[in-house]
Amino acid sequence: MAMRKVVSIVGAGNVGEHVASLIATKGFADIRLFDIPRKDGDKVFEPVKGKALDMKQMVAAMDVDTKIDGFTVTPEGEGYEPMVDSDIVVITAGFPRRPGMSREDLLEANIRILSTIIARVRQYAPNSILIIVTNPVDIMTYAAFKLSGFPASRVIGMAGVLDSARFKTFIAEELRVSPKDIHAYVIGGHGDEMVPLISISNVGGIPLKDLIPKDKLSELIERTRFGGGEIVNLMGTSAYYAPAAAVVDMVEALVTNSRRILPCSVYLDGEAGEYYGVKGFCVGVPVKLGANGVEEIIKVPMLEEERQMWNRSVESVKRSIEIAEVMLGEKSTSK
Ligand SMILES: NC(=O)C1=CN([C@@H]2O[C@H](COP(=O)(O)OP(=O)(O)OC[C@H]3O[C@@H](n4cnc5c(N)ncnc54)[C@H](O)[C@@H]3O)[C@@H](O)[C@H]2O)C=CC1
Ligand SMILES: O=C([O-])CC(=O)C(=O)O
Repeated sequence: MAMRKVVSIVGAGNVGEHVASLIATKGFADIRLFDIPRKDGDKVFEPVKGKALDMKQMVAAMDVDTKIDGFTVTPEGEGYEPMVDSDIVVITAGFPRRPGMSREDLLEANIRILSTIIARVRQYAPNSILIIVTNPVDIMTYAAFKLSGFPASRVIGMAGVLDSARFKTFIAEELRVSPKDIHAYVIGGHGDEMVPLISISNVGGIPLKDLIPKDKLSELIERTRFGGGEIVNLMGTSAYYAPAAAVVDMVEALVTNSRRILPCSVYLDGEAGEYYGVKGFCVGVPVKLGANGVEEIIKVPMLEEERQMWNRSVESVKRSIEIAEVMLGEKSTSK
């Protein structure tokens, strides 16, 4: 009998706890949550244990059989033993941005947190598939790929599913149709230069460009590109309902071996890298997700203007990768 898959989630903050809660209610895998303690004066709280217990009672109330456990870890990397043999590890640990910040502003603080966690993943779940959420996500995915030594097919960044969902939301509102009937892909880096692929986006099979006038479409693209920032400005911290749902889409595709085509940030090199003009770093492209992770990188056709947008997006990711390289170099020389 096949064992139930185990999904470990490191970082049970806004995104992590919603990923856990969605998987728990869907019931397709068991969950182990990891987070650090919270100090309040002399008192030390263990929110991760409380959240897991609360979710356990939630699934009991819903008659769903999902096993959920929470574990307190230290920032230095102690307490990760229960991660052992996890099939998938989702990393959402780290700082979210506040109004006025860019995702790149989080790089230095979050790469430190990530490197400790990756060392533990290597130790306890060396055969797992990693899903990276922590921002700046393309750079963190690249860092996770480098630090883990995992094959590129097992290190996947979440962004494109979220960005595409945002684009679909705005199109659905504009055309007053169900988002279910919209196919819209957003690829490139998870930043202001991301690339909505208008030429292959459609609503009920009808090309998007035939349904929405150019000016309006440009407005929707702009709103998608700054979709994360719009929410940061409203909430004072970043989004989590849609990001969590996007992660769960990816996890479900892996667990059920569904071979869905989803835009994800992956390491590009070789033939696919040549097609996309990327040599040795991570950017969002459509991929086929199955039981073994990334089973295929899809070479999506682009119009000339989309290719130009793509090149700009890639350049901006590349600049941050160069900064991260220095930090990663420092990490390996200070080991
Ligand atoms: N890729 C994407 O599209 C998205 C990325 N994000 C990113 O995800 C990350 C998490 O966002 P939120 O959940 O909103 O933040 P949050 O602050 O609510 O949660 C982060 C959690 O990480 C934990 N943490 C911090 N250091 C840790 C360590 N050393 N070990 C284990 N846990 C640790 C914190 O205690 C906290 O519970 C941020 O970097 C954010 O920018 C958020 C939304 C979308
Ligand atoms: O905006 C942020 O910082 C979080 C994120 O990546 C998003 O919601 O797109």
